[in-house]
Amino acid sequence: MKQKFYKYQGTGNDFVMIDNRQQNFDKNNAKLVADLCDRRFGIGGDGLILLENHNEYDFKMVYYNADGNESTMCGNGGRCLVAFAKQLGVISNKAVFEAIDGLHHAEIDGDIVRLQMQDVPVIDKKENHVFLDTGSPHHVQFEDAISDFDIKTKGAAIRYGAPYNEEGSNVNFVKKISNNAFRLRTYERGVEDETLSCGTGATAVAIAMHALNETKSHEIDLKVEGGELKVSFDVEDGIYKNVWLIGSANFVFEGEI
Ligand SMILES: N[C@@H](CCC[C@H](N)C(=O)O)C(=O)O
Repeated sequence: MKQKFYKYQGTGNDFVMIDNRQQNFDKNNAKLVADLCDRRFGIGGDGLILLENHNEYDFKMVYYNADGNESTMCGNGGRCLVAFAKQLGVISNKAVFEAIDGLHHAEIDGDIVRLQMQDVPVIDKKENHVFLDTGSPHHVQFEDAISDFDIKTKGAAIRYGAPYNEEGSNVNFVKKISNNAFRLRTYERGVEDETLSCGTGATAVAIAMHALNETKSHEIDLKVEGGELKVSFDVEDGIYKNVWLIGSANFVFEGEI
């Protein structure tokens, strides 16, 4: 049977989207997912996302990395899925959906999607980096020579090294641009390379920069390789709440396989 697919990107983080409300996608076939995400032999994408029915909320998100394995939350993927749900007529301008890390509220206005992320209660400040979980695990460290830095090699060494080892972490290299703006480049676990943007990574950097007193702002601009994201939050007793990831999410093309 033919399978319809849609391609979306959010600040250059790109995804194959499949409407799986009829449950006709072969969900446990990691090779199929990896083949579809392959940039030379497949459609190409940093990940693949299924939109599924939910009996209480607007829809359910199932996320796979480009390596074919189901993974933890994808912030840009969540934003793209909201745009996809709107294209399918599943929602109008607001959504509540369930992902692997819990419920997410979202709003869409033109191509701008605002996605509420989970609260972040724990920020682990180490000597030369910060580790936190924003739905996915993130290592955040400063890198002044960010333009010339070998993200793939250096990111992989951290991702596979102690204390992360096989389970791994996404790795973000950050440079301060101003009091409320930071540039970041991200090595993504499961893609095993740099991606042009990572939404949970941008969220992690914004929160880490605030926790390190690098900014006092609660609304932070993040320059990523594929564009710009914004992250806003409140802080109560050291817990980051009401966290929103904001940026563009765009349809690219559709087809049948
Ligand atoms: N691109 C994502 C992060 C996707 C998950 C990540 N690769 C992992 O396995 O932890 C984002 O936009 O958040």
